[in-house]
Amino acid sequence: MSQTTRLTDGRKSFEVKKYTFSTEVIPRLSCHDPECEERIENGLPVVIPDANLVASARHWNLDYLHDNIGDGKFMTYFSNSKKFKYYDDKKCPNIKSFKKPMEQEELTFDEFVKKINKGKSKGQRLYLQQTLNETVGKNIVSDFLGFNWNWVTAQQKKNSFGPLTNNMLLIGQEGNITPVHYDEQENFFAQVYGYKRFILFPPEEFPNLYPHPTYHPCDRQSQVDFDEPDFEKFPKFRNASGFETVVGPGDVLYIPIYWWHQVESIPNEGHTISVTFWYKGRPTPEKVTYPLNAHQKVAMMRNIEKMIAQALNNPDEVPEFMQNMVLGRYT
Ligand SMILES: O=C(O)C(=O)C[C@H](CCCc1ccccc1)C(=O)O
Ligand SMILES: [Zn+2]
Repeated sequence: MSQTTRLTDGRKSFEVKKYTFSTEVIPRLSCHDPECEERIENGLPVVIPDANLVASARHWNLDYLHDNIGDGKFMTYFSNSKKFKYYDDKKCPNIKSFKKPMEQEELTFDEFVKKINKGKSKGQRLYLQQTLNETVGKNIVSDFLGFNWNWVTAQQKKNSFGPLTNNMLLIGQEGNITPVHYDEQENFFAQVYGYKRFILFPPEEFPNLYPHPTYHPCDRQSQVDFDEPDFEKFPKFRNASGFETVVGPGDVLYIPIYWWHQVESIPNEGHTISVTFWYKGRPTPEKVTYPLNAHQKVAMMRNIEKMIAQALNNPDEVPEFMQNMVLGRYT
């Protein structure tokens, strides 16, 4: 294994791969600690070990879910590498040369569990990622209703988050990696079973992480491969500097909107089960205050890119147009 570094979830410590960038540890604060509230209010990440957000799912494991989740279908991604780089199917026509980084298929939970065991032999990795819906069995419904909705809804209200959009069930194999990307939603990420490493970067790091264009299937994902960074193509990646932590069973990680994150199911620590609580962002304030903050600038860049792609009515013309507009002129 290449150079490693040690990380702890507050209870256990883990040997994880060391990347080229520096990181600081994300604070781990009780939900009763005023500083915890302050960080959420200020859009700063924090690990909360005692929110009991998914305590009613403390007994979830593959067997219990297999026996209780019902015969609904679950979107499952297949990858021949450890990386599960998300892509938007609807944007594939925009980039003719785009090769899908993974396959997807809807499986029953029984098929998923059977493939996990078989997959190991064929070297293929699986990642179940499915919004929890009404097709799940009654025991899972009661576990879901037992989530600490009082706490998370109070957070939603006091921080003026928008509506809850969905709760996604995530079941990954040890070593699976979701490469670094940002989402346009606030997220209380609840770890149910197993251990996940999170590497986060604030929206200010946009220039160092070189996201794909907005019309690209991998919109919101970085073009930089953390395992083999191309410093010629992405020179500012040398300046990247982030935050990291490990979340274990019962931990909640607040991932602020527009914050970049890479997620790794820690190798050799078994499969992982997580539930996301995604909320739309705060409403845009009527009175804009200056200077604009980093995520407002990201939102602006996205809107401008979308407008230019739409106005040219041809994604292939956008790179040259953007280069002609900027290169050598805004140095
Ligand atoms: O909770 C989050 O935001 C994560 O990124 C968690 C991540 C899986 C998310 C899959 C995904 C990636 C991009 C768009 C929609 C869905 C993991 O835990 O591996
Ligand atoms: Zn995400």
